[in-house]
Amino acid sequence: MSKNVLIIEGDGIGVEIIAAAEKVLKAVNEIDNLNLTFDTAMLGGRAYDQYGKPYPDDTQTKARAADAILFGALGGPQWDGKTERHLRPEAGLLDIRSDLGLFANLRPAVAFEQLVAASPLKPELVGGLDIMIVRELTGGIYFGQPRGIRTLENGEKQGFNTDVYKESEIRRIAKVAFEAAQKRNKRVCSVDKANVLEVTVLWREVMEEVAKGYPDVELSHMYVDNAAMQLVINPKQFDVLVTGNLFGDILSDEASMITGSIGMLPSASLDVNNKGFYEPCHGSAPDIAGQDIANPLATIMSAAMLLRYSIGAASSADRIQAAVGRVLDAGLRTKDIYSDGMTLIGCEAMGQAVVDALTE
Ligand SMILES: NC(=O)c1ccc[n+]([C@@H]2O[C@H](COP(=O)([O-])OP(=O)(O)OC[C@H]3O[C@@H](n4cnc5c(N)ncnc54)[C@H](O)[C@@H]3O)[C@@H](O)[C@H]2O)c1
Ligand SMILES: CC(C)[C@H](C(=O)O)[C@@H](O)C(=O)O
Ligand SMILES: [Mg+2]
Repeated sequence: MSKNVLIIEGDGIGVEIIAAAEKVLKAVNEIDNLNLTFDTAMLGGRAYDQYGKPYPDDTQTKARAADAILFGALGGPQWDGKTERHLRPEAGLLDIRSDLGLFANLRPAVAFEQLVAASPLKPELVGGLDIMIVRELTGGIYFGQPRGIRTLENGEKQGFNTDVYKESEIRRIAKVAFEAAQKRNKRVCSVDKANVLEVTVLWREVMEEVAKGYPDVELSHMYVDNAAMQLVINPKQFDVLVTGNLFGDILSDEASMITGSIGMLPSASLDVNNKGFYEPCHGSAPDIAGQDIANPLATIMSAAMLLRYSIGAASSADRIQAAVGRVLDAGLRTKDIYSDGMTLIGCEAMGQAVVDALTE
């Protein structure tokens, strides 16, 4: 039976990086006879301009029906502050994550040996780095109620959000982390702020409880401020790092730079049945949009994750990963990962180079 992939560009560089990744995915579909069918939809700022909301009904219908979704990025200064909060491009992304129940966000930070020189950290700290960040994606302070901006009795305004996690939400993300660790180096580090925030006191308790079901996996805990520092001084100490929505957002951007560029970090957001939404961890990069200089590799590797997790085509995913490796071996680099002696190419050429390397 054929499986359907919904492709969504979004805004800014989303258009360019999706064009490159779509080419790669369609080429692999042909080469490996995957029998995938494709459709397109809109999400974010341009979707708002066209349909009056960032997660249009048409997109919702298609997204619910699809087996997997490949997404670029959204947002941009033209929509900042001009629309109500729930109509901003970013709200579209939060809505689709929540609507599809995409609670498990996997963000692998893997350093390619060829790019060790592009990292701001010393090569010995980066070489061989392979961390899996497991970020809870549909709860926490991103979605907690009440939230808003209110006016106090003295006329002063006050902004407020609520950080909430139920035991069941913590338990299911914990299981994802422990199961990921079982297939890796069998270590989970849970990141919280249990010295200050009650919501993470419960987080820690539930992590301990779930750990009992995985005696082969070692659980440790770390406060988020320390984790931010440890990622810089000794990133290779981590195997699987599990954390809540906000801390995961921040730590994954930090981890991406350790690998050389935010343009190298893919992600998978999964529901309970492994239906998935696949996107790079970075944003729409308005500062470089339309210039054909964005790095499409995070999106291309997100397409590989799509094949692995939602289509069950692990060897096709490996084919894409190997092609990315060969392109880097050949010295081809977009601007963000460029170093002396390498060949500078644009986004489109990088996509084509990966396509060409698929069958080498
Ligand atoms: N998942 C998403 O769609 C997503 C994620 C983060 C931010 N955003 C949105 O994107 C917009 C811009 O946000 P920002 O500037 O804080 O973050 P950003 O990730 O878009 O950009 C941060 C920096 O990284 C660079 N960068 C990002 N991706 C790159 C790539 N593939 N190749 C080369 N360089 C790249 C950008 O040029 C910029 O200098 C905002 O509207 C924000 O809300 C969207
Ligand atoms: C754009 C924004 C809503 C989003 C988030 O905060 O989750 C982004 O930063 C991400 O990491 O995917
Ligand atoms: Mg982010």
